Amino acid sequence: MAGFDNEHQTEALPGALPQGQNNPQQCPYGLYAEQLSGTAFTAPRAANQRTWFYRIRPSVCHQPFVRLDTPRVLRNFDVMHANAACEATPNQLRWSPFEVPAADAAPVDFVQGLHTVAGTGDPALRQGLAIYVYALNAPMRDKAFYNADADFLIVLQQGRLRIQTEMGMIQAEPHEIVVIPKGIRYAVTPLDGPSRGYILETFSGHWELPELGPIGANGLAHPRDFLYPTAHYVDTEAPWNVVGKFQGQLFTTTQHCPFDVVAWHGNLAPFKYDLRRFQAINSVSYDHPDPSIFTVLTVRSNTPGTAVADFVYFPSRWTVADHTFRPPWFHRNCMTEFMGLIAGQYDAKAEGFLPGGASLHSCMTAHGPDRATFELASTAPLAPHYVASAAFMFETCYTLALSKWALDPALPGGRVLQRQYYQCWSGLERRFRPDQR
Ligand SMILES: O=C(O)Cc1cc(O)ccc1O
Ligand SMILES: [Fe+2]
Repeated sequence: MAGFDNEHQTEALPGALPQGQNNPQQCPYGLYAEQLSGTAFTAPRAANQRTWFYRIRPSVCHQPFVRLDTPRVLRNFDVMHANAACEATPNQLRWSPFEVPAADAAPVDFVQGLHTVAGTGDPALRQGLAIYVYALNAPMRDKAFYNADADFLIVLQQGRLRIQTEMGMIQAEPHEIVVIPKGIRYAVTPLDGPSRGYILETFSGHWELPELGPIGANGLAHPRDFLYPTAHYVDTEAPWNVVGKFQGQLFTTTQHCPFDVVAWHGNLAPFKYDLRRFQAINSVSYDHPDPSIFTVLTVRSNTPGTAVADFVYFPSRWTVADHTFRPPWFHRNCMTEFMGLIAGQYDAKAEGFLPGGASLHSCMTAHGPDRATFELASTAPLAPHYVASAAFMFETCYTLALSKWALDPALPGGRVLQRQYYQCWSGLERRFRPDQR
């Protein structure tokens, strides 16, 4: 079903969705009604999110949760504590492609394959965010996951995923993103073997389309390109594990299969978006505009115009600006910029920023075009040029702490930190000629 934030309704059996009311005394087919609230009951109507499920058994039927040991998922982002699992660094950071377990290696599923890269704040206080990479080679077997802390925005980089959710099936491929709001249960199956991607977890708010201002009524990501699943249920008595993320920790329980929703209606649901549908707006005259022109989705903070997180996509596009240094400029930002590459090349980096890798330029950390890019772009003929790119940025008003896993090249699976990254700028020579304008 299409349409960002629409009121969707869907049933897998005819008449399963009650008409005219949410909780009839007896639901059709002997189903149970259950509401999932994604915002406070009294949130303003424009922001209010909830969905009504009609399911074989209510979610409340489950064994007590037991805590799981999860060394790769950080519980907090404290950098001051003596045994802190995080570190602060103002250095420019870049990672080569994150390791993916081989097809014939020990099975690693989506939950086991989550690695915290960076984060800040506290999910209990609903402030902050976390960035993960996932790297997996196996399906979740009779196991579902939900996150009580935050929404997940998943950027697929390698391998298609089938995501079975309470609302139905989502199949997604690289160049697509999937957003799974807080609380919704889902199971991830890789369709092409070993798979990798990035996740942004936002402890506050929900993702919204950005304002368009003078761009007008159309442009950037179009609401109708956001796709939602239709009801799809499994009728089985087999026991399932449900793993929940709660206050930064993982817990597991046993219960009936959570994918027993025969019908649902509401505006709180997972969705996917194909980034190749993004309509880029850019300079057709001169100068390189701010990258906010590429915002796909945003989570607002309480400060107007300042995002908790923007998801920014740098698409394939023509660059045509006249008498202009066309790549991104040298920059220091009060916001923090985490970038990843889905495919192709990024126009600020001639080498070293690779698909499946990442970079982090924190608050006020200087960054910009590397030496090779600067030299090339300073003298390149300014004919229209096609940039084949699929890069993205998680941009946040927060300053992030780095997990030890992300910073320590000696840790298993962590051999990707590029210790020499800073040298990509060290050859930028003095060009100052006071006698020559
Ligand atoms: O590469 C980056 O750091 C992101 C970025 C892109 C851009 O087009 C302008 C500024 C900017 O920080
Ligand atoms: Fe930047």
